[in-house]
Amino acid sequence: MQANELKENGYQEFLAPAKLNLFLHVINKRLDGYHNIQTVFQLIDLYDNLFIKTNESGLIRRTSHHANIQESDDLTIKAAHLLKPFANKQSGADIFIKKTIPMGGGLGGGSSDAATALIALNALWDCQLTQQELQELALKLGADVPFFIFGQNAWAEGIGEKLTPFQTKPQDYLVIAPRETVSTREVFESLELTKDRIPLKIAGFSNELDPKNLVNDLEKGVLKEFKGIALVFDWLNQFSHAKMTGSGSCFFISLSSVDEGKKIAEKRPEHTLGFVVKGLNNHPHFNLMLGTE
Ligand SMILES: C[C@@](CO)(OP(=O)(O)O)[C@H](O)COP(=O)(O)OP(=O)(O)OC[C@H]1O[C@@H](n2ccc(N)nc2=O)[C@H](O)[C@@H]1O
Ligand SMILES: Nc1ncnc2c1ncn2[C@@H]1O[C@H](COP(=O)(O)OP(=O)(O)O)[C@@H](O)[C@H]1O
Repeated sequence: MQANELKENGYQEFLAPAKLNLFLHVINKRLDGYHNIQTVFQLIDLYDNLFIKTNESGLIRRTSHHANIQESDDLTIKAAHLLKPFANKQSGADIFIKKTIPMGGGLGGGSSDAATALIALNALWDCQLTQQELQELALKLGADVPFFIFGQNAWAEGIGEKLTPFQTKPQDYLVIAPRETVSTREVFESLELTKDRIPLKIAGFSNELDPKNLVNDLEKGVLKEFKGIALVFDWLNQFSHAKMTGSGSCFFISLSSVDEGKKIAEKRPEHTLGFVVKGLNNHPHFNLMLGTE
């Protein structure tokens, strides 16, 4: 179904933006198997679209079809079920997802879809959870989800849930998505940590936000393990300092202009996707989440 058709049928549209990790340091492994990290999350204007229509049936349904994600595994549907106990018993919703953000790319698409579902349904079902309460709920869905509820570019610690606002400079990026994707869990599992990394201090860090000085500790392992992905990295790296986002497999470079990005994207390797994007300051539904929209 097209957007107008969905809207004519009573659906409301919400946006789920992607993110980049401008750098990512893995500090150490925790006893629960997760890793403490330090990262800067940057929101970008690449979106999935969520269309939501509430009803009084008490049922939560996904009305779009996605061959590679079962309805019950969809983070958006899981988010709705997690919020349901805070709504009236008869509160239900039909959710149609238009995916644009490549899956398993380190762009946080699934996490962002889940966060947008929480933000939207909190308002539509009148659950009245605060931002802090939504962030706590979001963490049950994944380490990345609280950031999208936080809704501002952030310095993140812990497993990514300890968030401090972090001002980044306005910047355009070219994001390249290889056809091959990687599993976040497998990338972390294959990490060979010999000793703990010394944590950075947020104070004074912004001066170092030069791509040349920034690393993603997960990048080396992915490039070593996946030759096809490494070829895409090498291609992008010839234009500027290419960096992997999250656990991959997408890479990005900073651009000096949108035109430059478009020209490079036109030459991209076969079977890859290219997106020229802008950094955002805030989540598009930041005000809705704060209850002021
Ligand atoms: C690596 C990051 C960086 O932004 O991004 P993505 O590449 O996934 O977007 C995130 O921390 C990912 O967040 P998210 O995708 O929500 O991960 P989760 O579903 O919670 O975790 C999947 C698996 O990755 C591992 N994991 C994840 C996060 C973390 N800090 N340490 C880990 O060891 C765990 O094995 C976990 O079972
Ligand atoms: N709505 C959704 N969109 C994307 N992926 C989802 C969704 N629901 C569940 N998933 C699962 O989450 C995994 C990670 O997705 P995603 O967040 O897009 O990538 P990443 O964590 O690498 O940034 C996917 O491979 C998929 O199995």
